[in-house]
Amino acid sequence: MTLSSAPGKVYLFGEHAVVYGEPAVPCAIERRARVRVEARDDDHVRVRATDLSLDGFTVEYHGSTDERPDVDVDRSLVDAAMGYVDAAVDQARDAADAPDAGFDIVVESDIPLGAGLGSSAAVVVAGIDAATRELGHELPPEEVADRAFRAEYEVQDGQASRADTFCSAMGGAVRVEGDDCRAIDTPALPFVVGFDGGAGDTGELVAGVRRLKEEYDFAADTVESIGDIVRRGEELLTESDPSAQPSEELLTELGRLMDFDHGLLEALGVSSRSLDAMVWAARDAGAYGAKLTGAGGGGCIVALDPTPETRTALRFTPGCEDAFRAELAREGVRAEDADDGGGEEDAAIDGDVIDDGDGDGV
Ligand SMILES: Nc1ncnc2c1ncn2[C@@H]1O[C@H](COP(=O)(O)OP(=O)(O)OP(=O)(O)O)[C@@H](O)[C@H]1O
Ligand SMILES: C[C@@](O)(CCO)CC(=O)[O-]
Ligand SMILES: [Mg+2]
Repeated sequence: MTLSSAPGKVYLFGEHAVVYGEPAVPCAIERRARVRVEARDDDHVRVRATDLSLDGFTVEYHGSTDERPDVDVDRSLVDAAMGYVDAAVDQARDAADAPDAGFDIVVESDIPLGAGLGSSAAVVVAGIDAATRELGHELPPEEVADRAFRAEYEVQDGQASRADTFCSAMGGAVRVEGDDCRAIDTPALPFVVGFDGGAGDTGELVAGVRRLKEEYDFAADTVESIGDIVRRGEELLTESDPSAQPSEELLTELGRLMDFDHGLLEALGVSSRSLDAMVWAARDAGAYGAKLTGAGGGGCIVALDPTPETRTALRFTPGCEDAFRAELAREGVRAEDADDGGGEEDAAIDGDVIDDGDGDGV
């Protein structure tokens, strides 16, 4: 049995524009998805996703997910999650040259779903890492990142950049521009996250920006301006000392760029009333800057504030369900001790399997 974990992320800046080749700087945060994998002696795949909905779900299928089992929970939620897990399984089978490998899989995560913190990338990255290790193959994190990107790209119908998956696999702060992905050294930035309890659909939101960009030159210019913000931000980060506390000037200037970025994302139609309310609450509380993070539509904002003020203000903001400090996760995907809590998970795996009873698992 193998267990891997991978972190979620916030975007310092550059989401959406990164899909069209502009640079972006996501930063991994200490909120992780954990995927536990055990090889089976047949080619079935059984998935238990404990955090997908309040009750989680368990399904079993055979070979591929072309035929769907009948499961009594929100169907689109299950289909989407099966899509990510299935794509990760396919990548692991391909990497290990084991097309018929079967697995029992348990997914657990502290990353809220669809909220801009990269839960999909973390699940896919941890899933590929755990499943390949279970098949006796150790992939370098760069290859896990590349395969996880291919998985997300497929599931999101081509609406994905390499940013989330590279950041989750490598950890720390990264810079992604098209296929050019690299780690960057930054000081530990004082991120505060506000979460409205909601979610946005990444694929749909990206498609919406694409339509605007195709229809209006000024929307295309807006996307380019986001790229300019990132280039400016990168200069500041490169000039700063990564081992020192971030200076007042650095935080002030990064915050200003984050505010600008949020305004442009808002113009591209990917913010929401509750995201805007949290952004303003953070600014009013004295944060250096605040913006939505990830695909938007609902979910999370990220603010820069070393004091407790922003977090406290967010907690009293109508529409904000949770607010927390997000530490930079220096480590990306990593192997965890598979025995850690294994007894409980084994019991879960042996629990309520959903099968249609015709013996082929679908
Ligand atoms: N713990 C989990 N268990 C099973 N599936 C999950 C889990 N976490 C995420 N997923 C899958 O990922 C989907 C969310 O991905 P999506 O890309 O829309 O949002 P995100 O990655 O959280 O945010 P963003 O891409 O904006 O950073 C979920 O609907 C589900 O299909
Ligand atoms: C909106 C987007 O830029 C970030 C989602 O976290 C999409 C992507 O880069 O894949
Ligand atoms: Mg995602």
